[in-house]
Amino acid sequence: AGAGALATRSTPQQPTTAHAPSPSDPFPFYGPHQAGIVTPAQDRLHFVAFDVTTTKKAELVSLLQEWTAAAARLTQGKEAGSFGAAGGDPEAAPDDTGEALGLPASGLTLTIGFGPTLFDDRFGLAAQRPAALADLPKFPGERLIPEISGGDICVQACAHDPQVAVHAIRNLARIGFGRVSVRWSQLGFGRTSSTSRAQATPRNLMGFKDGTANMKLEDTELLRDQLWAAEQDGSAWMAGGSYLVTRKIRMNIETWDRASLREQEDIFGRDKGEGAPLGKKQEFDAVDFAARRPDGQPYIAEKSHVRLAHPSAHGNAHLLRRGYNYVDGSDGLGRLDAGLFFIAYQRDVRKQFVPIQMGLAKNDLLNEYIQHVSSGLFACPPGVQDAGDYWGRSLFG
Ligand SMILES: C=CC1=C(C)c2cc3[nH]c(cc4nc(cc5[nH]c(cc1n2)c(C)c5CCC(=O)O)C(CCC(=O)O)=C4C)c(C)c3C=C
Ligand SMILES: [Fe+2]
Repeated sequence: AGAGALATRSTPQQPTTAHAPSPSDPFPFYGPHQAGIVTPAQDRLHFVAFDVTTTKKAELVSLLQEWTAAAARLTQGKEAGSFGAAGGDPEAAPDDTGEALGLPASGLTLTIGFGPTLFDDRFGLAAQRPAALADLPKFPGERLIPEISGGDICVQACAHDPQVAVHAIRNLARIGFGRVSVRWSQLGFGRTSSTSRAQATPRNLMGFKDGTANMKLEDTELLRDQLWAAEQDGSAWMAGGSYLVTRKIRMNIETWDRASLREQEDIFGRDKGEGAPLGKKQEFDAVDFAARRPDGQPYIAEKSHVRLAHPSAHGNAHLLRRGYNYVDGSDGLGRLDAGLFFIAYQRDVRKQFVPIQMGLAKNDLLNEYIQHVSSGLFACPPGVQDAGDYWGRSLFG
């Protein structure tokens, strides 16, 4: 059936030094870290959380192996299986669903993570649960919806084309039939962070530049200290991996849109046009929390978002933020169902997300305009080394 030849969606353009990176290009799948973490954030997201339905560890491992093989192909702009959407046995279901035929790799990355529930007594993994994958506490004010929270396994698909991201998740769900079921999934658009200094800072749905003070892929030492898990952290299988927190944060968009510009800027502590810290001129000017206005008040309010989230507020904790805007239509009451699908990677949630979010949940002026409605926590293992390796081998192998 012409396996292989038929199953190439379009000729993938290998990035070379001869041409500038294009949104069509593939990112390498193999490497010490999973792609999709420090990879310059793409424009689109399809994030999925699965429940594992098989009770057999061997079936789970073979699923991870099949997923890895499919992910290695999909991220390079190929079809999910070697026969493809139209090249296989006419009596069998195709091994690719077909909606990405003709589309390039579009910068697709697929990043897997394992939730705390995977380490219960089903698969004998309890002793392998990393201490850094500590259950999140209940934060003041959150109203989490269980049906769109948690999950045994997550896959984050990021791409420059939403059809490519959705196609990838759909095919992984198809391959997983009978072994996993989709618990929840979320589409996102308009990245709300930069993860490289080569990227311009995008804007969130509140209209503010978001990602200015983010950790960036160029911050090698900071990433080593604050992003990547290491062997000495206690779970050797996670060395080179990272811990992921997702929070779906609904915005009260209509109320926000009636707030004055001054109030909006005071809430964040940055100006809306340039994104500069209040009292400064340029986006990347250093924040000065001691600076005062002529009336004696601090330029950056005590309960502003950037003051409370700043590393100086909680023992120099940083996050690699990688979130997306979302609009899930409207809520039937004339309001947009919209907000931020917050994604953050870090080395230890106990030292990073938890203290930062606790400070925000208690005091952030932004809380009047937002509501946390879903939460996810996942251990994302190190990267896949080569075609003989698979997602999670260090845990299961
Ligand atoms: C627990 C972590 C955080 C949550 C949840 C969060 C929600 C959230 N943030 C914005 C918009 C902005 N955040 C900005 C900065 C910023 N936010 C966090 C953490 C969380 N935000 C951090 C660590 C930082 C950096 C602080 C610093 O070091 O200065 C900014 C300013 C621009 C920037 O630096 O990115 C904006 C704007 C929204 C809208 C939101 C929930 C809906
Ligand atoms: Fe923030």
